[in-house]
Amino acid sequence: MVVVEEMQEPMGCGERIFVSVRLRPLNNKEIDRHDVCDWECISDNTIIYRNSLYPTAYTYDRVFSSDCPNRQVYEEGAKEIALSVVRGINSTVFAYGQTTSGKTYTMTGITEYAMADIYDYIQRHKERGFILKFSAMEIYNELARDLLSVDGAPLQILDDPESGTVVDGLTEETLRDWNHFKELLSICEAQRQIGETSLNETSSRSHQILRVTVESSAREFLGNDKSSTLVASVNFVDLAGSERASQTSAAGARLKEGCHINRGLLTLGTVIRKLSKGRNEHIPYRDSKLTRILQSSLGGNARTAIICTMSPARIHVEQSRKTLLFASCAKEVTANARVNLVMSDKALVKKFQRELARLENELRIAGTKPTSSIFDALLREKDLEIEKLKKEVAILIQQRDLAWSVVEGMRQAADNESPRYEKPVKVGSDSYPKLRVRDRDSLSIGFRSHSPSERQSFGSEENFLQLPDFKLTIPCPSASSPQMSPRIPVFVGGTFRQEENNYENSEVSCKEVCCIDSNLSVNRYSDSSFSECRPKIHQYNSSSPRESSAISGVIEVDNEDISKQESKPLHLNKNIVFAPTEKTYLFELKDEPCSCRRSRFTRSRSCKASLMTCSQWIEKLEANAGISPMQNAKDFTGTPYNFDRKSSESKLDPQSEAGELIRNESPTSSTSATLNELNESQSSFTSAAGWSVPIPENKNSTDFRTSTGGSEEMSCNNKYEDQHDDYPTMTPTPETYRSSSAWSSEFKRIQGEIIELWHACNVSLVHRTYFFLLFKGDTKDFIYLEVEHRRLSFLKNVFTNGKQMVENGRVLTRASSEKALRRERQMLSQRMSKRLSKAERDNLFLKWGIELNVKQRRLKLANLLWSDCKDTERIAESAAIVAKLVGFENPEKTFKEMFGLNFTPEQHTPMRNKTLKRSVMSLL
Ligand SMILES: Nc1ncnc2c1ncn2[C@@H]1O[C@H](COP(=O)(O)OP(=O)(O)OP(=O)(O)O)[C@@H](O)[C@H]1O
Repeated sequence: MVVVEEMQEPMGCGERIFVSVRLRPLNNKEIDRHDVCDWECISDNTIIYRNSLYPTAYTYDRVFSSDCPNRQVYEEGAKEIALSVVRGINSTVFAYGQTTSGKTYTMTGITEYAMADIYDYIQRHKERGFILKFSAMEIYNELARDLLSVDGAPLQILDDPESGTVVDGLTEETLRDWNHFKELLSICEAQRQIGETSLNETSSRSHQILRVTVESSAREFLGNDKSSTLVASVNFVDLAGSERASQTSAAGARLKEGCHINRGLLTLGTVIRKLSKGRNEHIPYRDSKLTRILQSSLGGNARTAIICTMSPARIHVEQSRKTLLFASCAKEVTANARVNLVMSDKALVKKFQRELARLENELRIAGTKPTSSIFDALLREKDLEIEKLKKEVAILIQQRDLAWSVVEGMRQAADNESPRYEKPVKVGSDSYPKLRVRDRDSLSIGFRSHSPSERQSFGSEENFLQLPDFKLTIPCPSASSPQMSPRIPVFVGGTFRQEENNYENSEVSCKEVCCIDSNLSVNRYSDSSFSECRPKIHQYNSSSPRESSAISGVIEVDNEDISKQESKPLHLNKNIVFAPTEKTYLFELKDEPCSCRRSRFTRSRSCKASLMTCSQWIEKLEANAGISPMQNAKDFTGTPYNFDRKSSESKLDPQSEAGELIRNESPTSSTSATLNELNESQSSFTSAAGWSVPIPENKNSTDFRTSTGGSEEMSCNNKYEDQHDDYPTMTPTPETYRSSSAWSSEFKRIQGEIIELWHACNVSLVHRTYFFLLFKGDTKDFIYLEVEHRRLSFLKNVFTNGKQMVENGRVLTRASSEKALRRERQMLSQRMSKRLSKAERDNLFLKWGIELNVKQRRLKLANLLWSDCKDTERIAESAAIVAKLVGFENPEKTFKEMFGLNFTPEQHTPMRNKTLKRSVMSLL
């Protein structure tokens, strides 16, 4: 147990020592000698000395006349102080005075009354548990002795940092009851050094200190770690006589005693005197054992009461005056009493831990707190940065608005110039697909057809689709369904309007369509038949291009509703344009034979291979370009089409699970028949961009994304080409070409010319990269290629004629474009060290024929990027490297409408924001 000074007792704060004076009556001897009393207690506080010309008055806290009994002295001069002990406050009551003045008489009475009151207090406070301990010592000849021990060995007085002065080895008896206390008092009386002097036959020759320690705890917490205990001691001190040795006719042993007694009392007087002055000077507590032991009672944390006893006899007047002088000094001494709270070890550890944490925190704050000047500088720097960013944002917004207006103008021009293109069929504002997240594992798209009255309100009846209500479910993998892996990527981009669930778009976008796990599907759809149609769903021609998105992947059609329509002829466009209030969705339902599965889906490799996220595609590009990983470069053409080709192959592979699925399932099932019927009834669709794009009627045809790739992919799709002979013959639009392979060749030709024009016009490498990665040969890309080609041709003409062009308020000349391109290459070279690891850089240097010990390797590599217009592999690698350097890693999520309207190289300032959208915006 450790004593902790917990709080200051309000009443003890700066409390002075309570000093009272007690005048004893004349004893028999004095009466016999006809001694007279020259002292008179004129009030409770004042005593006067009459036997002089000028009576002297002495005032104290309390003055007790000779007829005051011990009870009154105790009640009025010591009780309050003594009983502080039960509230956890140390206290001391001691008597000071010359021999025979009545010290022992007074202290005996006070001790007993105090102890009686303590016991009474305990009786009245049953809610607390009390323990009383008693110890007694005397200081005789400057040695401390245990009055409860018979061996008489001197005790060591030690200084304890927590408890103060400690008398080592002092016997401490736990008081059992009052009688036990009285017993112990008797022992002490018997043990105390008493000698006969001329003044007192039983003169106390030592300073006696009786100590009662009171420990108390609330009973409800007794034995609990959280308990705290009040612990305090009250000292009852009976000092030896303060007389001179000569007065007691001391000689021999008594003289020696008197010297030691006087030494202790002299030090006590000095200590009291110094304390009374209140100066911050050295207090000689250690000069005597008495003052050492009583240190806490003298100006320390204890409440103290001093009763100065005096003899009334005239012959003792000098000593009486000295006693009163001592009392006068003592009453000036102040003490700072505190409640002593003792905590259990665990509670104490917690307290110290809290304190330690607080101090550590203070240290940390002190260590990290910047000086005000540094702080201000940082603030200024941040303010400047904010201002700069605000300006950048304003510029970007301006450029974006300009780009929108240009795009809109081009759209309108395209519509006006191409009357053969049909507008998207509007189905109605409330018929757009209901996209919702069914649960954590799937997206669901529902569709409700219009009533005749609704259709009438939109115009011609034949423009409307005869589509039964249906819903599409896109299962998505989630952490809760690991069995859904392997992950099948899907192009889920942009922003979906969600009707019920307020999922963040980003969350939806992150979902990937995957192959359907049999168990999961059975659990979810056990009562339904399903058809795996593998449609591709595209949303485009959004009224707000920012909300454009595309979904592609394996989509389950819950054919329950469709089955209900079997009796009716269904006229479902292969491509259905929904025109909701905010968006238009185009659904391309693929014409593959729909294999009906009654209740189970199996994992399909074809599904796995059919789609590849753009990030994977970029990774593949990077792999081919030697960025990372470095393998599998040989079968990669630099475009994503080869992956689609794989998917096509896989879909037809009879060894694949999907092939097996197709073989095993009945082609005559109602679902399959219904969907085939739906698909065969359509021959063309209207794209959202206003371009009429024919759809092959062959059931096995794939969408353009998968059928208009590179040469390898073209050969893969040769088997379909003969069936596409119903394409209109037109130039230069993709419809001109009777087969996808023909359009693919034309696309390659136009792309090649654009690349050469980029080179000739010093077009930004970032612009080239974006364009190259975004426009890969889809028929819908034609307009962008056309615009790009025309603008580049115009620009080249401007440069060739030595003229200049003003774009976005900037003068663009050949020289300025060359300069800008040089800057851009420098920027890219600088980015190599940030965006590429050393291994990746070294790999690229070697691959591009740059020695590793050559200086300015990065700039050399940057200068080689997009420098060869003929080498398709180098072009693809250049695009991959630039994409990596500028953080353009997801071209499928970029909005093509926003692109390609400005290829001024200066626009490609380093991009702070990595988001694709901003990257593209910076190009505009
Ligand atoms: N107020 C009092 N009323 C009656 N008798 C008293 C009073 N004070 C002291 N006496 C008596 O005076 C005598 C001496 O008292 P006491 O022994 O207490 O003196 P003391 O100061 O302790 O002396 P010493 O220092 O020599 O021990 C005792 O017989 C005691 O009974």
